[in-house]
This record gives sequence, C-alpha cells and structure tokens, in this order.
Amino acid sequence: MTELLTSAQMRAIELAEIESGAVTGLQLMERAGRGAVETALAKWPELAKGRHRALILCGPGNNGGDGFVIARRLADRGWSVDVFLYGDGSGLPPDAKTNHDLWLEMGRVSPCAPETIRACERPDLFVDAVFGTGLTRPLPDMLNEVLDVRLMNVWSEAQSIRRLAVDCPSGLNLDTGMVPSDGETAPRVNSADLTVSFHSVKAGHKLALGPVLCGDVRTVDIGLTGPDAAERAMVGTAPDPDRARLAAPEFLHSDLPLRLWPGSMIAKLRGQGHKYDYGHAMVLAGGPGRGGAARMAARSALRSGAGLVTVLCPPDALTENACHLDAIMLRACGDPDAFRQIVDDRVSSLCLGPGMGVGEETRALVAAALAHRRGDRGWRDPAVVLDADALTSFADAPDALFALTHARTVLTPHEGEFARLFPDLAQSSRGQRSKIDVVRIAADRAGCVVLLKGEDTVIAQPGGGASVHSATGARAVPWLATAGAGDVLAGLIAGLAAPETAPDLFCVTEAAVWLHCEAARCFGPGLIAEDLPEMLPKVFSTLAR
Ligand SMILES: NC(=O)C1=CN([C@@H]2O[C@H](COP(=O)(O)OP(=O)(O)OC[C@H]3O[C@@H](n4cnc5c(N)ncnc54)[C@H](OP(=O)(O)O)[C@@H]3O)[C@@H](O)[C@H]2O)[C@@H](O)CC1
Ligand SMILES: [K+]
Repeated sequence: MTELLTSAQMRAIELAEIESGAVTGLQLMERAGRGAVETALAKWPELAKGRHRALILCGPGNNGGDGFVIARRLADRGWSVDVFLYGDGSGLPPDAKTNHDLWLEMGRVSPCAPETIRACERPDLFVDAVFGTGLTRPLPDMLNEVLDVRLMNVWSEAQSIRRLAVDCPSGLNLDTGMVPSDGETAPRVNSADLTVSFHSVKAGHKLALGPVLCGDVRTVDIGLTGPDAAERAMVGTAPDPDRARLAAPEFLHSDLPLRLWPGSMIAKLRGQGHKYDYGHAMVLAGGPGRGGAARMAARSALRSGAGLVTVLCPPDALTENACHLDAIMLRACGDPDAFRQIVDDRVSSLCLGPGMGVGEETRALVAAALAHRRGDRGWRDPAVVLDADALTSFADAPDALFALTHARTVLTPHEGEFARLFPDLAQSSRGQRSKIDVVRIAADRAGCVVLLKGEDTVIAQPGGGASVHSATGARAVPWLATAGAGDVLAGLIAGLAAPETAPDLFCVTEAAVWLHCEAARCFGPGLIAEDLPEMLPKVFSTLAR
C-alpha cells in the first residue's frame, strides 16, 4: 500500500534529508531529471533509439530545475532541444539556477511565449517542467495557452507528440487533484501521456481530475529514505493519521501478493470454524416492491464471508422476499421493538439503508441498530453499515445521526448523500480542501468510518486515518455506475465485517472497495448490480497468489 503524500509532506521529507547531510538538493534534482528521462525512454522505446527533438518548458522553481537537467541529459544523447523559461533566470532558486547555467553551456534558453513556441520545429517529446508541488495559484493566461494540448496542432501528426509532465501537468494542484481557476476563465486542458513523480505518489495524482490529466503515473526513486518499510507496515494495520494511503496491493517498487492484501482481510480465506465463527449479518429491507436492494446487499454479505445472513423486512413484504431468498434467512421486523426481539448477541453486523424508504420508520430502526450491543457472546459490538435511505432519512437533522453513530459504524454515501449530511463539505463548498480533507472532517464529526464513493473513493476514520481507492486508468470500470452497485458494496462491507476474526472496520472497508471494483472488472461491460456478488468467487480464487 503506497503512501499518498501532500506537497508539504514531500517538501518536509526532502528538507529533512538535505539537512541531515545525506544528500544535496542538487543531487536530488539530478536524480529526478535523470529518472524522468529514463522513465520516458522506457515507456517509449522508439525515442530511446536515434536522435530526436524535445521542447522543454521550464518554470521559475525547482520543477524548472528538473527541466534543465532533462534538457542536458537529452542533449547528451544527441537530441535537439528547445528550452523555454517562464520567468527570469536570475530569480531561480539555487539548484535550479545551477542547472540553468549548466544548460547554457550547451544550448539556449528562450523566454516562454506562445508565438516563439509555435515557431519551433515539431518536437517528438514535449516536456512540461513549469510547476510541480509549488503551485500556489491559477496559471496565468499565457501559460494556459502554451500548455494547452491543442497548441500541438500547429505541428504535423500532433497526436504522436509525446507529452511528459514532471511531477504533474502544470496547473494541477497535487494536494487536491483540482485545477485552480481565477473564476473568470475556465481552466484549459493541460494533460500528459506520462507523469513522472518523485519518491512517492501525491494525493493529487489519484484524486478528482488528477488521474485524467496525468496519464500514466510512474514514480522514480530519488534515494530519499525509502518509503518501502513504511508501506509494508501499512498492510492490514490502522492507517497513519497524517498520511493517506492507497487502497491497492501496490508498493512503489513492486506489487504485493494478493494473498497478503486484500487476501488477509478476508476471514474465510484463512480461518477454520463453523458458521457462527464467521458471524451473522442482518440486512434490513423496505416494504413490498422495494426489497431488491436489500436482497442484493444480503447476497453480497453472504458471498463475502458472513456465516449466516438474514433479511429483516416489514411483515407485508415477507411473501415477496420469501419468493426470492433461499440460503438467506428471512424474518418479519417492522419496528424497533421487533428488531430488539430478533437481534440476538450472535448478530455481528447490520446493514441498513438500501430500499428502506426515507422517513421516521427508518430513523427509528437506524437508532435501534446503533444502540444494539452484543452481550457476553461477542467480544466487540456489531458493525453497522449505513447507506442510501438510512443516510437520507437524517438529511434534516444530521447531528441526530452523529449522536448515535459509534466507532463500529460505516457511512457509505455517494456525493449527493454526503452533501445532505455534510452540506458545508459538499463538492461545491470544498474550496481549497481536498476530498481527503473533507472526508476526514466528516469522519471526525460523525465519530465513525466514512466512505465517500466515486472513481476516487475516499475512506476516513476519526483521528485522520484516510485511504483512497482509485478506479481509474487500468482499473476504470465505467460500467460500475449502475443502479444497485452501492447496495452491493454496503452488503460486502457487512459481510467482510461479520466474522469474529475480521480485521478492524477501516481495513475491512478498504478491502471491500477494492473487491467491489475487482468484481466489476472481472465481469466487464454489461454488468448489472446482480452480477457483482456472483463474481466474488472468481475474484476470491485469484487471492491465493
Ligand atoms: N526540493 C527538492 O529537493 C526537489 C524538488 N524537485 C522538484 O521541485 C519541484 C518543487 O519545486 P518548488 O517548490 O520550487 O515548486 P515549483 O512547482 O517548481 O514552483 C514554484 C515557483 O512557482 C511559482 N508559482 C507557483 N504557482 C504559480 C502560478 N500559478 N503562476 C506563476 N508562478 C507560480 C512560485 O512563486 P511564488 O508562489 O513563490 O510567488 C515559485 O516561484 C517538484 O515538483 C519537483 O519537480 C525535484 O527536483 C526533487 C528534488
Ligand atoms: K510540471
């Protein structure tokens, strides 16, 4: 599991290493520039042979310094290199200035201007080294113009010009994955085919627009104190409160065997025992004609490892549910009193929301579920997963919900449901705050795990621990945007959390999101929500590796 650093964390790591005397800034910059060139040539082997032409845009900070190193390294390979600088060479920070001056011994630096750039010969490689982690404000119009991918159209075969971004496509905020704009003009499109990042992935590579704008993101080891040990320590453990992590079986320099993650998060893949050892999950359903969502959640809970699963539904929906359920048990439960009679100490997870309906009845059942405690038979309280109508039922009084939620609760809103519970943290009110920032605030406020869905799903728990699952690039599953997919995810969390030996709820939730996406990938286009639980056995069969 890879750390997702913020710009400030990255700067602090660099600074500590430089101040310790272990390395100089100049050495780091050389490694960064060299790593960017090696990564680009490895990705595009046709550029590794022969002499080509590069156009390099350098900025006024150390990102620009990396650009000058790249210029020198490519010229050493016999390339023709045009270098442009935004800003004044004399104002560059020391290491960038040193590399600027070294480049001047080999070639020219021209001021960055659209007309002079357009007048250049067609490059094979376009390098964006204008801004990296130091972006502080929206790009000026002139830079927007030269970085716009459409500028490539002045040259023939524009689509075959490779675009390399150093640390990020300039203009992208590496903390939020957003492109700040001055509010007057819409930000232009600056995207790359390859983004080479240093030491570690940054949050902005995985959030919001980051994955779309960065293209293929590769990370180069520049010799800072290795993140590898820290990454290994993350597997299956509580998250670091300060550093977000990626919910994926990836280390920076290698992949993790799936049996370690997420395999070790799935109780039934390792243990022995009878069905009660794997827990009893209960899913509450809505009235007649509305039971499908809860049944899908229940099926997902049973497939993912709960020993027993029961659907609880209002008495008038019994016949409908009985017609659809076999391995899943069924009980009538229309109100909190019935709930308290049915739910015994063996019930280890509860899932509420899908298809329940919005209103007082649902609020009362949610309150009963959150008040349920296990007696002597359970060493910890049941996990309570709240989704869909269980969340929307509290739209008028979110604080009433947060007074009930506890550490064994997971809220699984999509952006709309999230905005109802946390209006001040909604997408339109986020400002400079990243999705990680706002989900952390939400988790603190609710006192429980919060999972905010999306292509960049963010999970946070009180105290700051946060994780991102990215369903982008090779893991993109647009067909997962289908009715009922969220209900299946809620059931998946309830199923994985049910066993007595299940890991803590945050870790279970991370694994559930990965499995959910993997099931969708396994099925492919054409997927409907019912298919997701049926794909789980196939996904589990890959986790022995
Ligand atoms: N430190 C190291 O050891 C290593 C760092 N490395 C590299 O350094 C990069 C970080 O360098 P960095 O901190 O200098 O930031 P960078 O992104 O170059 O920009 C800062 C400059 O831009 C300016 N500026 C910002 N926004 C602007 C805007 N919209 N419009 C106009 N100007 C704007 C800002 O001005 P200011 O806000 O101060 O007025 C400041 O002058 C990092 O991404 C990696 O590539 C690697 O070599 C590995 C070793
Ligand atoms: K850049």
